[in-house]
Amino acid sequence: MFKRLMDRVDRMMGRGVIDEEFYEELEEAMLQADTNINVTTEILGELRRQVREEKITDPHEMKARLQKAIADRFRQQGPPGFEINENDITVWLFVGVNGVGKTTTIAKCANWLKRKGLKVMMAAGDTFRAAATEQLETWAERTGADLVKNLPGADPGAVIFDAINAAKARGADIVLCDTAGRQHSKENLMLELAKVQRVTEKALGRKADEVLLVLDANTGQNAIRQAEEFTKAAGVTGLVLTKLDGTARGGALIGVYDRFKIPIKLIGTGEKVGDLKDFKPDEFAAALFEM
Ligand SMILES: Nc1nc2c(ncn2[C@@H]2O[C@H](COP(=O)(O)OP(=O)(O)OP(=O)(O)O)[C@@H](O)[C@H]2O)c(=O)[nH]1
Repeated sequence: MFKRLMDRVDRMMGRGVIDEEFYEELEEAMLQADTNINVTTEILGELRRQVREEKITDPHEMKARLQKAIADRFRQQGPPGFEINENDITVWLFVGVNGVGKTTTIAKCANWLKRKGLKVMMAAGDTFRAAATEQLETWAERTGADLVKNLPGADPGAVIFDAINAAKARGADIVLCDTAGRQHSKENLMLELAKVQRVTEKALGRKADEVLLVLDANTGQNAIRQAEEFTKAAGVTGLVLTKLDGTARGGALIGVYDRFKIPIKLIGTGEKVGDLKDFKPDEFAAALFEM
């Protein structure tokens, strides 16, 4: 996604000097990749400082420095990985706006957790979109997960409550809960999410172990608004970034992490069940430059 940006940097490097024009071009290219203005300014400030202090004159140096500066912004604080309980069921809720890839991500996670030897249960908490339960059912069959569902229009909290109890009864290790896609600007839908949280807590005796906000990498700056509203309503504990295959706008994701410091847990790189990767800042920054 920064490939075009890099093409410009390459052209600038051809001029052989690091001057104001070089920084201006870099700034413009980063903004075009949807990088937040504050983040862009800070990264350029960091590059300027390095150039000054280390007396760098060769523009070819700047490519690796830029990549490192971006990777550094993603360097996560706190322990990496997921909350998976040894002695109790684990519950993950998946939330996000419509069509970001929640259901697909649940399938990918189920596949990955099954391979780790865990018994996986899916909760079809998207009772709003008619095809969502069927879609999840197909994925449950394909990945060998159990599924708890209800009729369209049923209360999503009730489905998740039932799924947690069924998981206890059947000795499942983990419950992956789908929720309907909702616009972060619709207050009533966001309140419903808070209710889902409360019901989960009631069934489990504690909060969900992870509330994973799924963000489509193509969303651009709107991803920041989504993160803000979902964090407020649902206490998001981690991010999953989807559709990183073939996007030109992923720069916004730097801004989301920078602002909220919510750990990025996983990335989705395609539509297939195996297209899920752990988030690694260096690899992620490198990949941004290749897309
Ligand atoms: N290229 C690509 N497509 C993806 C990825 N993840 C999901 N998709 C596609 O995105 C579309 C929407 O995915 P869903 O999983 O149905 O999204 P959702 O968030 O559950 O949708 P709603 O229930 O409508 O909110 C599907 O066509 C998926 O195949 C990804 O990492 N890369």
